[in-house]
Amino acid sequence: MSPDKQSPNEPIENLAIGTIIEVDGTHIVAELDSRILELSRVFAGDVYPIGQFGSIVKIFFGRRLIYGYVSRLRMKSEYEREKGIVESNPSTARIIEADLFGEGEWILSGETHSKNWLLYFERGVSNFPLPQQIIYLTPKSELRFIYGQNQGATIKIGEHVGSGGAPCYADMNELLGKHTAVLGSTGSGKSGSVAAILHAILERGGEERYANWNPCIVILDPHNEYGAAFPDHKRLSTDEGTLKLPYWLFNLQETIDLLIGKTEFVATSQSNIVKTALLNARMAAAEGLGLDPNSITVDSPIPYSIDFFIDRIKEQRDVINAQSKHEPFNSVLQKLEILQRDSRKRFMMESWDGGSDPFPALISQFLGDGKHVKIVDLSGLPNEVAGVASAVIARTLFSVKLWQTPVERKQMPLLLVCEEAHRYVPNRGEAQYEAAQEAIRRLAKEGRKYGIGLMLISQRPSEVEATVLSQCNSWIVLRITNDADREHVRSILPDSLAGLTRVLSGLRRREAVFVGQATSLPSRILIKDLPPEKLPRSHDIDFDEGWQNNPLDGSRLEEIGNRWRMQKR
Ligand SMILES: Nc1ncnc2c1ncn2[C@@H]1O[C@H](COP(=O)(O)OP(=O)(O)OP(=O)(O)O)[C@@H](O)[C@H]1O
Repeated sequence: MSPDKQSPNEPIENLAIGTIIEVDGTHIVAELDSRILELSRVFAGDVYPIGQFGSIVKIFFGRRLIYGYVSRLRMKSEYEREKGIVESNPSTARIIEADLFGEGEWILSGETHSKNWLLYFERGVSNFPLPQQIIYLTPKSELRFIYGQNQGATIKIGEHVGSGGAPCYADMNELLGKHTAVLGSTGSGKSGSVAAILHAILERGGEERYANWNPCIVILDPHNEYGAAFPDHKRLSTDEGTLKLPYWLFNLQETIDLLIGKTEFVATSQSNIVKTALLNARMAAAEGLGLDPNSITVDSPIPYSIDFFIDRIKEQRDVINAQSKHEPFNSVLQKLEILQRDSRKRFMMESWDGGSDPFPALISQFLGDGKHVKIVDLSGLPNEVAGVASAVIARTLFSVKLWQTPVERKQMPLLLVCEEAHRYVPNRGEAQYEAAQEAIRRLAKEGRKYGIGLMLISQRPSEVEATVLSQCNSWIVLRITNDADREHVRSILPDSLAGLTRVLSGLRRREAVFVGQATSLPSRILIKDLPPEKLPRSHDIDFDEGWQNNPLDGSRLEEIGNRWRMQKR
């Protein structure tokens, strides 16, 4: 803004929309100007909706400006009834309510010939307006100072609703380093929002000053949808044999989850059997690989052969004379045999051949190869192993970070995107997800120290473990129609922001409430509109289009049956 233009400290008549009638702490109530017929105003070529929840209004207080979020627009008669006041005329009067959140002051700064008006904005309110003062819409030129600008490590993820298109920037270090939750009912635009964030991160590499830009992002994708959005990704899938998660990578708890489960009453004695055999197998294999067996624990990722492990179990069994006490050993052996025969689990049960050490290649599949986005397609995994597989992945990534030096950690921060988080970290204990729960819980609690950030996505926030959700420091909450989920979101947000959840059921697709440390202000935003080629694959099947095709013939149905039978896509 140049100094020869009107001083921004002067009120602009065209932006006045109402008069304050009540001030209650930071909450103000104003009567909307009765001449306003259309609930929008055009100013300097931009359209500003009047009374949109989350939009920003201002009040002049001498040279200071006081800003508030619109929290409600309703009929004055309703407000008067609520207050027990006799209704005044005319009955068409409307009330606009707002919560004050910050103050600002325009300062002319710079050298004599190039002076510019700059708005110095601060959060918090120390001056309070009075009844009879006028409230004004806030123009876009001012909002950019309030919402923050594209400075430092920020990425543009959309625009602020009701702001004439003011861009919404997110602080990348806060968003990724201190965990973020993306929540919303099905179809509200969660995966589209995640894709918009990830594209914004990747596109940074196109900027001149980021010529060497190497983001490291791993997506756990239970529905195989993200591949379509990121053509240059590395796909890790069991169907294609590109995901390697061998049994020997599992720690004791994960091995027990796989072999025993939680329901069997003999679980404790079986756990001890597995523990002893596992430690022996790992120590012997370590010796073969030239590693010091005395430094090995039962959890160390040392490859061992299944036959050798089986022999260690038999060894323990055979020193016991009483046949009646062989049952827990036989039970573990039977489970192993079943696992080896199950074609859906074959990808994790391929025995180590005792040759070279496969461990470096396993780490490298997630972190090496130069691809910025690694997508782990979990869609082909049976439910009972999806949990343990994601646990192993999360723990492997965390362990690598844990064992990096501080310099290495700074050199390669990592983002783990966890879709359908309610499956991996459910609020209630589910045996098959216990290991995943433990791994993601640890990542949520300690990940930031080691340079590993979490992005948790869920359509059922009330079913995600509350302690994990509350470890997130930023939340992007899209439309939520379910009462229990909305209530849950309200309970995890700071008290001062709980009011924002009131709008959640009415948000449009892509519209979200963005709160937390990654945003300069809690705001209502519209996530960037992505072209189809940048969107995750939609699962919306078009019935109208589909039923215009010829039906699948018998041989195609037979083929489908075969795929099912052979467990091969
Ligand atoms: N940022 C976006 N840009 C353009 N279109 C979008 C965007 N986000 C969502 N959409 C549209 O909305 C549809 C549903 O969005 P999306 O699949 O992201 O919802 P979701 O909340 O992840 O649903 P679900 O929980 O069922 O996976 C998408 O198929 C796409 O057409």
